[in-house]
Amino acid sequence: MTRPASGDNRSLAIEARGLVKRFDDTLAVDGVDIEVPEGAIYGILGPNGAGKTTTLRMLLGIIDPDQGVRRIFGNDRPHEVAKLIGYLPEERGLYPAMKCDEAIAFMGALRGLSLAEGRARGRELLERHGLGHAVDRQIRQLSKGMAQTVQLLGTLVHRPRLVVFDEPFSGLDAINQGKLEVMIRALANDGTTVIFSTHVIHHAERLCDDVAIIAGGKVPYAGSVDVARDRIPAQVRLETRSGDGPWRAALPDTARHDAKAGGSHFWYFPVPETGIEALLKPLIDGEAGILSLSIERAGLHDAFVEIAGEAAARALAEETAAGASR
Ligand SMILES: Nc1ncnc2c1ncn2[C@@H]1O[C@H](COP(=O)(O)OP(=O)(O)OP(=O)(O)O)[C@@H](O)[C@H]1O
Repeated sequence: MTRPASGDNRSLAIEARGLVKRFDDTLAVDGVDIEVPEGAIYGILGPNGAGKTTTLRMLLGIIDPDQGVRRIFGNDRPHEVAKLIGYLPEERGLYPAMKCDEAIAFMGALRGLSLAEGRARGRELLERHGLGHAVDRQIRQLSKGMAQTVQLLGTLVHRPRLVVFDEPFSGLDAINQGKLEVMIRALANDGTTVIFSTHVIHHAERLCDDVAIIAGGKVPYAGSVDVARDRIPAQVRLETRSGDGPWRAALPDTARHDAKAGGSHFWYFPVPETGIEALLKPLIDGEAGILSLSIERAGLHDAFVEIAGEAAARALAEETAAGASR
C-alpha cells in the first residue's frame, strides 16, 4: 500500500501548539509546534539535550506543559486515549524475572488487554520477529538488544493506532536497526502512526515523511523531509579531463575546483538557472573532455546544517560517532 504524501488533508494524530516546559532554570522546550498526520512516520531529530524526550513526554501526558496545548487524535487529555498509544521510553527496562511472553502481556495489561490475550499475542509477535525460540526465556537471560526488541514488541501488543518511540535505534546493532526500520515501515503501511526521536540523521532521512528539527528546545523546521532537502539547491558535479580552456566561461565563477592526482578535474556548483543542457554545448565544443556529470540533491544532513546551524550538526555527528563506538 502506498501511503499518501504528507501535506494533504489527512486528519492529525498529533497536534501540538506552543509547548513550553521549564525545569528549574532550564528551559527544556521553548515553544514547540508540531503536526503529525495519521499514518505518517514522523521524526524528532536533534542532538543531546535538545528537548526531544521532554516533548514526547508532554505529548503523552507523562508531564504537563507549562504553556501550550497538545491534542492526540483530537483529544487534549492524552490519558484518555492512552489505550490507542504504544510507548517505548528512553529508559529501557523490563522485569528481569518475567518470561518474554509474560513481559509483553504485562505491557498489554497496562493498556487494557487481558493477560491471556496479551500472552497469545506476545507469542505471535515474538514468533513473527524471529524471537520464537525465546518465548519461555526470562528477560535476564536475553542479550541487551533482544530485551530491547521484546520491549518494543510490548508497545505493539494492544495494536495501537499511534506508537511513540524515544531513541528506538540506540542500543541496537546494525542488523537489529535494519529490522526495526522494516518494522516501522510495516506499521505505517498498516495505517499506524509512528513518531520517534533520534539523533541519527540517516534514520530520519530513510524513514520519515516529516521531521521536526529541534535544537535548544526550539523547532526551527517542522515539515516534509523533501521540502527541507529542497531548501538547498542541487549541486552539479562535473569531471573533466582538461583543466582549462575557453569552455571555463560556461561554469559559474564560484564553481569549486579540485584537481585529482590522476589528472582529472572536478567542478562543483549549483545547477544553473538556465538548466544543465545549456552547459553541455560549450563544454563539448571547447573540448573539456567530460568524464562524468551528475546532479546531486542535498541530503537531510545539509538541510540540518542550514536550518539548525553548524554547532547543532557537529553535536549530532559527535553523538552518532560515540553511539557507533559503544
Ligand atoms: N526532569 C528534569 N529535571 C531537570 N532538567 C531536565 C529534566 N528533564 C530534562 N531536563 C533538561 O531539559 C533539557 C532537555 O532534555 P531532554 O531529555 O528533553 O533532551 P533530549 O533531546 O531528549 O536529549 P537526550 O537524547 O540526551 O535525552 C536538558 O537540558 C535536560 O538536562
